[in-house]
Amino acid sequence: MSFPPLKNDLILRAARGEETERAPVWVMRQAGRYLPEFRAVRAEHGFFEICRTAELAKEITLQPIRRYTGLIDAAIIFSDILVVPQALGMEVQMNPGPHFPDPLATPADIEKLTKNVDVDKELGYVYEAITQTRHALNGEVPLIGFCGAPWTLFSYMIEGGGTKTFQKCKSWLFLYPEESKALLNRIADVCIDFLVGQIKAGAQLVQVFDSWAGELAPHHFEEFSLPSLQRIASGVREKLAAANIPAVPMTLFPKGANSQLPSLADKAGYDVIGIDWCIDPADARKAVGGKVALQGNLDPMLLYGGRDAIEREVKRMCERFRGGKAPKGWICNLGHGITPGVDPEDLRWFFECVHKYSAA
Ligand SMILES: Cc1c2[nH]c(c1CCC(=O)O)Cc1[nH]c(c(CCC(=O)O)c1C)Cc1[nH]c(c(CCC(=O)O)c1C)Cc1[nH]c(c(C)c1CCC(=O)O)C2
Repeated sequence: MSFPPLKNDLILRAARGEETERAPVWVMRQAGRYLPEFRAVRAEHGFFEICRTAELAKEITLQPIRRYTGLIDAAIIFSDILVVPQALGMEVQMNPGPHFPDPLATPADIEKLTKNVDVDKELGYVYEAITQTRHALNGEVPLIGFCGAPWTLFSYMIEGGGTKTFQKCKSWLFLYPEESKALLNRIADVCIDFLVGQIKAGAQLVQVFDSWAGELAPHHFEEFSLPSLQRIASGVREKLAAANIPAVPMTLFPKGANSQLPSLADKAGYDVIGIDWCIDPADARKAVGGKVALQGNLDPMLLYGGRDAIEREVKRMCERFRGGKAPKGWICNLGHGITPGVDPEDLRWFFECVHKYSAA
């Protein structure tokens, strides 16, 4: 597939660990409910309807790029991590949070999942949205593809939605460890094909969201989440190599798993690791020892703290990531997704401060 030439490759260079003239910046959930233009489209269409309609997904993906032209360094395709459980045959509703009417109760329910999922057929609509968006971006900024991590998806498939205690999905890990690992690997295999398909369709970087990584004790993360994350990283690289397709940078966002950073940098197999705000950037740097690039990590709630607080904290974050040098191997972002009540002009101010304080 051929696309317009890329005019801004800051994020790709930072992902490879290179020095950049300033830090590239984007924010998780940048196309979402804090934008009035998103809410306008959403008022007319269902959530998964938008995901499945390439034209709408493309429009929403482009909304923050248009609004923040010149300030934002990547687009992320509008979709959701829960399209993978759908591809496995599960019903998912969004009302307003995710709801699975028929979650997996016991390992016997695994039988209900689709065997040998034809990922390209089930999720081809995401590829179509990516290809259309990549053309429409006209090379302004790179396009990010993504999927959920197996552990995070496993939790939704078993809990049937969000949870505070993770009681059901953790019970599975401890009562049925072997069945749990088999299911995690099965989810990983769908993720591998899905990410490869997104890259073939035009994604220039891919991110794996392990939003609930920090809910596991470190040794349980190592036992249950890490193997499926490694499987995805190596599986994607192998399939791309076999198809003669150049590799793209891979980011892992293991939210809350800050104590795992040394081990993740050593052996997870990703180019970039996303960190939340609960670790100081300089400590994160030390923990990964230059083996991977970092992404993050402003507390998303600072966007409610007013311009002075945003400026002060962005300046501090930049100093802590840079350590007196030019920015190197750092993609600036929030430490988790932006939330619906943020004033879009305060996000603009965040971008402006990043440009100012991260410049070499
Ligand atoms: C856990 C998770 C989900 N989805 C996602 C995660 C991992 C990241 C994270 O931890 O925040 C990832 C996601 N969800 C969405 C994107 C699109 C791209 C982007 O702008 O980043 C991405 C990357 C759109 C969305 N996904 C959802 C919305 C809002 C739904 C709506 O329009 O009604 C959007 C814009 C719905 C969704 N989808 C999910 C939840 C819990 C919710 C409801 C609550 C919420 O909004 O945070 C599952």
